[in-house]
Amino acid sequence: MTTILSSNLGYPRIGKNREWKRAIEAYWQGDITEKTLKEQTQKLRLQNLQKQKEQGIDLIPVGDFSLYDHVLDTAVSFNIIPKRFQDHNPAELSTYFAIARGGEKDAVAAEMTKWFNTNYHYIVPELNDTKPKLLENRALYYYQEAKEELGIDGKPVIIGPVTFVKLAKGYEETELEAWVDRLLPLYEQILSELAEAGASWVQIDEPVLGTNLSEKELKLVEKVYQNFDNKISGIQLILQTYFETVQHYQRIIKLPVDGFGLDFVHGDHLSLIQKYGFPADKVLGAGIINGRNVWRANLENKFQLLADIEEAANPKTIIVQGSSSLVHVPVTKNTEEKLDTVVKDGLSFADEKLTEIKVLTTALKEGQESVSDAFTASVHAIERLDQSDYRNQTVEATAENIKREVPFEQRKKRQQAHLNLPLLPTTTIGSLPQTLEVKRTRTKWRKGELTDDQYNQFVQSETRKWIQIQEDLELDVLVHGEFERTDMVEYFGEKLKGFAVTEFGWVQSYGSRCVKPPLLAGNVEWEHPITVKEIAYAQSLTDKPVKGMLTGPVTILNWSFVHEELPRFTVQDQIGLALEKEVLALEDAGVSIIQVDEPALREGLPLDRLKWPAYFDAAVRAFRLATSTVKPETQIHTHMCYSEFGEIYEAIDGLDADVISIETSRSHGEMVETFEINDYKKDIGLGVYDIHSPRVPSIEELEANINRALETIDVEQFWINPDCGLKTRKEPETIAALKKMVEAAKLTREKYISINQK
Ligand SMILES: CN1c2c(nc(N)[nH]c2=O)NC[C@@H]1CNc1ccc(C(=O)N[C@@H](CCC(=O)N[C@@H](CCC(=O)N[C@@H](CCC(=O)O)C(=O)O)C(=O)O)C(=O)O)cc1
Ligand SMILES: N[C@@H](CCS)C(=O)O
Ligand SMILES: [Zn+2]
Repeated sequence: MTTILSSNLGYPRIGKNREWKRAIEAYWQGDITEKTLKEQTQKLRLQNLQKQKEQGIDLIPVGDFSLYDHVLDTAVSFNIIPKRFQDHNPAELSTYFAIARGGEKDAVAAEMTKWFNTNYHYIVPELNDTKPKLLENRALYYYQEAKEELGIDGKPVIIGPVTFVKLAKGYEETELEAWVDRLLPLYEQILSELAEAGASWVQIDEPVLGTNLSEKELKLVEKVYQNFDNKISGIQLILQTYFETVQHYQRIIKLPVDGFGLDFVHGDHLSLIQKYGFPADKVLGAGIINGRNVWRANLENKFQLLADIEEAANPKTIIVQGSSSLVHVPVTKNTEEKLDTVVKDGLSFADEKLTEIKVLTTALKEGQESVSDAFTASVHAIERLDQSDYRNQTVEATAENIKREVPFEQRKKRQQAHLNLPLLPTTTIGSLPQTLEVKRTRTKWRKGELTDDQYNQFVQSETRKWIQIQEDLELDVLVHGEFERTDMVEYFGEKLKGFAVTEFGWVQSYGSRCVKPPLLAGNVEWEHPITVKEIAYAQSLTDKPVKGMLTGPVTILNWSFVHEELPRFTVQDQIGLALEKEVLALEDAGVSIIQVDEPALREGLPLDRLKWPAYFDAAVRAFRLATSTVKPETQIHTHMCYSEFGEIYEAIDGLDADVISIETSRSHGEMVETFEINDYKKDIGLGVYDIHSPRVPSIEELEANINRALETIDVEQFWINPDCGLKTRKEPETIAALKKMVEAAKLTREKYISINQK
């Protein structure tokens, strides 16, 4: 007889009112002490555990909590501290935060990048020059805390050694095994201490198993888990994967662990089980509730899927669980009071997902009839949404591939004749500091304490102030500052038909920063101009060009919660077509530079490379739908951040944007090579300083970054800009940094002009 259990793989850290963020930021500001920070965050952590206990979840995760990022936690607990912080005490919280956010003098923050194909960012461990040792057994600490404080026999969650080293940098590919070997004794110690403390289960996350591992890497995985099997006893080790189908299923299920957690939402594991079976003596973690999306599950379909899985696998234990950690979804929909009921009824955030898991577990144990009301309610909610206005069938669904009529070389000349920009033009990426005043004013307006007119006047006054600042700084291409936007995707979700937005649907994006992804419930339509008023106002204040600023279709799609019944590429085309209307409206209003941001293009790439061509085709098509029908004189910019550009080079070229600005500074010039190798011809701005850190860069540092890029990229092609938008920065540091950037640009410009004159 199969044992049936329920489990959760990870719970959101931030709290339903973002208490976590507020505590951490208050500590950074010096408003609360470390002791208070720890007390406040412990309270939240325990509340989260208690909630899961009350929901009746059998295997409650512990150690999924973090004060910034769980990859950084793992690195620091292994004494993997970047060289520039090695004179700091690794046990101190200030060291931990300095690695994440930048320290004093030259201690630049560690690189931050995407956690697989999600909008969660992790801090990249730097292995070089480190001597790993176990400074702290975090998993044990959190296990004991849950046991002592709440009587919860938690399931510690740790990042597996192969995933950890693969996500790190600072070593050659040939050293992967040596690094894993170096860490194995530390893992053994963590696991033995957990076993000794009485932990029954441990979840060891190896999401890299969903990527295309080489034969050598696979052998390494086999060696690692064989090693744990030889050395560790007394705990049940569940090897957990997510976000994609396990690539070498037949070999993976032979690993000597106690169970496998598989993603049945983003991976086709049922077919694999039906084809190759599942080991009878193992536990199967069936990830069937989507941990990456907020739409309510059709419980009848999920139950059928579970029944099919159980029948095909016939495991000794089946665990009903989410497809991944719930850190990617907001806490609860209960606090949403303004949502259309048909949408609200169709939603399921983290707490509601735990209920779905519990209902399905009960159904499996006691039969579907025991929970028939919950099943029927879920099916009806989905039907109601399907029949609603959101699914207006008259919206144009797909479109032909299109491209700009005039080739880049000619466009460049025509644009330059019109724009008359200097060599090495300077610009910024779009957003300017969202001060407390900006956020508070918006919140007041949302609460009805300010009229639309008062709010608009405030936004205009910020724009006015910053147009003047940009002119004083002598930047060449100005921006309006995005003061009217909470977020680059949420804002378009508020304005385009087909979307709904939440009041409290926050999700952690990086560190204490959160985003509120809009809900994409149906077909997307453009109803009226979205950005024209603000951009045209900014342009009316200056003779310099002001860039129109839009978020691209791929990014809007990737950073929204798209209903699973909608065909993603079709909706992406619809967004492209809607944005085309906005682009043309801007052009009509006299805007001659339009930036269409695509920071999520790289992140959205499927983990399985075989799926890349279809993804690229669709991404390029949607971007071109939005941008190809402008006049040749109109300059199209795009911007990307957090990307490994080598991998997406062809798509970048395919977008055919006249100018691309990309993030490069945290990766210290590694990205420049991509454009060198590929002999990229269009204009490009490689970010010359890191905007995620409050540090103001020195002129020398900026010049070094510019010169490094100019070794590779023609000076006629190069733009000078920061890495990304400046909304998270404070005003004085922003002005100081931009001043240095413009000075560095001028110095470089003079150098090139004098060389040319000789
Ligand atoms: C480029 N990036 C983006 C990603 N994803 C997106 N969807 N958007 C992006 O821009 N992914 C990759 C990167 C990640 N980058 C960031 C950068 C910055 C943030 C961020 O700053 N988030 C804010 C949330 C901002 C927001 O919407 N705030 C509300 C304010 C509501 C409020 O709390 N009001 C308070 C006063 C202000 C306060 O106390 O803070 C009140 O009235 O009491 C708004 O502006 O209306 C964050 O703070 O986390 C995220 C991702
Ligand atoms: N225009 C946006 C892009 C962020 S990726 C900004 O400046 O915030
Ligand atoms: Zn960016």
